[in-house]
Amino acid sequence: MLRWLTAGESHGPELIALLEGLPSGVPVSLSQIRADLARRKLGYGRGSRMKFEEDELSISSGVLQGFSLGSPIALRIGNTEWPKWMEVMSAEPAEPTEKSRGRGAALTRPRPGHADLVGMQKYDFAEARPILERASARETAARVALGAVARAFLVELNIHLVSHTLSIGPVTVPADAAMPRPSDVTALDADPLRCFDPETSAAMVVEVDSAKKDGDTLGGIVEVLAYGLPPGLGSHVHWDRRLDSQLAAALMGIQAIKGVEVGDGFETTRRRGSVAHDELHAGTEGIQRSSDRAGGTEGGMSTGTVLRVRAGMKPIATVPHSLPTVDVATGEAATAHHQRSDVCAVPAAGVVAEAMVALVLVNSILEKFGGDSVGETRRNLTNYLANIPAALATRGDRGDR
Ligand SMILES: Cc1cc2nc3c(=O)[nH]c(=O)nc-3n(C[C@H](O)[C@H](O)[C@H](O)COP(=O)(O)O)c2cc1C
Ligand SMILES: C=C(O[C@@H]1CC(C(=O)O)=C[C@@H](OP(=O)(O)O)[C@H]1O)C(=O)O
Repeated sequence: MLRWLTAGESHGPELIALLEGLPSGVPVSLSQIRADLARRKLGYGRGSRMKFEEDELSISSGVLQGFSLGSPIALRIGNTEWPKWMEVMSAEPAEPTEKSRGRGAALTRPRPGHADLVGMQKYDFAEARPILERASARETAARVALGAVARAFLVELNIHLVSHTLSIGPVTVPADAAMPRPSDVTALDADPLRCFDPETSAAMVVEVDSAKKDGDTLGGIVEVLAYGLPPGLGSHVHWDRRLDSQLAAALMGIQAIKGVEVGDGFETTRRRGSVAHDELHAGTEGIQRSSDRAGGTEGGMSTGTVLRVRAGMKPIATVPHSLPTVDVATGEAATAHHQRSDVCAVPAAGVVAEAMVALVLVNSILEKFGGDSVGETRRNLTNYLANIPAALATRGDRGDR
């Protein structure tokens, strides 16, 4: 079983991420995690903080000479903005200084759509700072760091993930557009919206510019693809063992994600049964599916075809053209607090979604194949595949061209 936890506040000294249960022998490097942290900052429409804040990554435990030990992996991501926040975010009671007084002013005008108001009710705070600090998606940097380690394990098993943007607000990739493959990741990361369709990407840039000009924000949809999965991850036998339910929970657990689809998802509900499923045909290399509408799971188990999951993100709640709210200090009508914000963080959410999918898949693989070293897991996986009777064997898609 793989377990993971993150800690840290948005303007605190650092984020901490812990990963327990990863086998030994997985190549783990600072540069590979840093590369994923940099990908998370990408995306047209991100706010100014992405430009000046650095992710100061270090590995505190669980990795020796570039390989995992099998012991807990502890990662630290320092916030370079910390010196500006030292007094406001001090763990010890600290007197406000002239400099920190403005920055630490009570936030009593909760933002509709953010965690501010209900968090204050629940945790008994008179202002929003103690809530927004942890509700902030700054925390997703820690998840992406963990996801980078999880992905390194998947690569050792020849499993490759790809994430991309399907829509920004109303601008959507056409239904018949090509699906990106692992070799397309570099091109995707170079696109301003991490969109695989150049024409749609250009229209998305226009949409972001328009929202920004109007003092508004945008959401959208991202998709994560996993190539090279074996059939049989997850299980039909109990709701919480289903791979699709675990993926849905992991994606819903990302800040601002409001919907998840597996495969064609809601579109499938509008089809008749005769054209909704993936027919099985006898092929030269085993049973083949005629299509991949299901998105790589049937009965809560991976089918061995490409896994395809989508996550829908609501528009950023900190709307520059501030929304009406109530000042909880006075009870008077007010506009929500706003200093700066992303106009659109959908491309970044795609990278976070990829990390969450990686963590779920590693957990499912370890549940099915076990292994204290990556070599042992690989042997168990190979043995399982070799022992599927020829009459039941299917052909997967490893994403090779
Ligand atoms: C990568 C990423 C960046 C985000 N950036 C912002 C932001 O700049 N401002 C903001 O108000 N919300 C931002 N959010 C969304 C908030 O974190 C989210 O709206 C808040 O937690 C409430 O959403 P919830 O109801 O889904 O929890 C971002 C989310 C993600 C995933
Ligand atoms: C810091 C990150 O995202 C932040 C997520 C976020 C929110 O409310 O979720 C609000 C913004 O922070 P601030 O209010 O300080 O400008 C984003 O910049 C990050 O992704 O690294």
